[in-house]
Amino acid sequence: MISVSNVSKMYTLESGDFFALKDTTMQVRKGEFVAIMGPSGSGKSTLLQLLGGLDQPTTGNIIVDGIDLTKLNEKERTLFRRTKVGFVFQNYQLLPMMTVGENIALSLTANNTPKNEIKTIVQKLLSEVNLQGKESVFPSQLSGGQQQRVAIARALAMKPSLILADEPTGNLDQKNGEDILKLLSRLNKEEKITVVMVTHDQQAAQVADRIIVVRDGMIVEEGGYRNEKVANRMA
Ligand SMILES: Nc1ncnc2c1ncn2[C@@H]1O[C@H](COP(=O)(O)OP(=O)(O)OP(=O)(O)O)[C@@H](O)[C@H]1O
Repeated sequence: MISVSNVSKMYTLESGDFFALKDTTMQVRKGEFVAIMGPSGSGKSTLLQLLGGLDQPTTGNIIVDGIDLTKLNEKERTLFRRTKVGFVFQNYQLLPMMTVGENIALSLTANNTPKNEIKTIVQKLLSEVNLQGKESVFPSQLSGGQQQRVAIARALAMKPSLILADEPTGNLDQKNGEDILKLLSRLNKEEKITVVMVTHDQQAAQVADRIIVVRDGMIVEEGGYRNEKVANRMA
């Protein structure tokens, strides 16, 4: 599903060149749920952004669902992001001036899906995330947990084969965080969507099949949660 080969990401700073990722190689199998952990600033979000085509690596190759992201032009990358990947962020990133229904429909509208079809899809997605009847309210009228469920519904609109989630439970209390993890887990198990999730939370990482630990721009450990060595290095 995902193949990252010798990927580096360099930023040019006043103080000199800085490598946020250094010669990173990793694979994610189709249908897998992978958690990416590691200290603040280690390169986790950078890696996720590269996987989703939000940014480009300085060197190396990234293949997602058979598509070499490093070979795409700007327009093709936009299409890739819209159709292949569902993004979920810590701060939900819903558009405040749009209703819940309009937020969920964003990529469908951009893809010229007929209006009546959009309506049906939005209803189905709202019921999938247990927010029936909330179509016409604005994000600010919802709780954080509900907003994150809207964000997940939006991520699912184009039936992506991959969900990339960056600290999806980071702004939520225990109960709401657990609900989001259950939802992601169900989408992974039942709808076979591959999930890659950055998290600081050891409990959140337990829903994953495998944990990748990043430190100083390098992958230092890979393994299942029950791999004690990995579990001890996740903080
Ligand atoms: N656009 C940028 N320009 C310069 N440096 C950047 C840029 N984006 C990220 N960095 C640097 O790259 C490093 C990795 O950042 P990244 O956001 O990937 O870390 P992270 O592991 O996700 O951290 P956190 O857990 O705090 O979100 C950091 O040192 C950061 O300051």
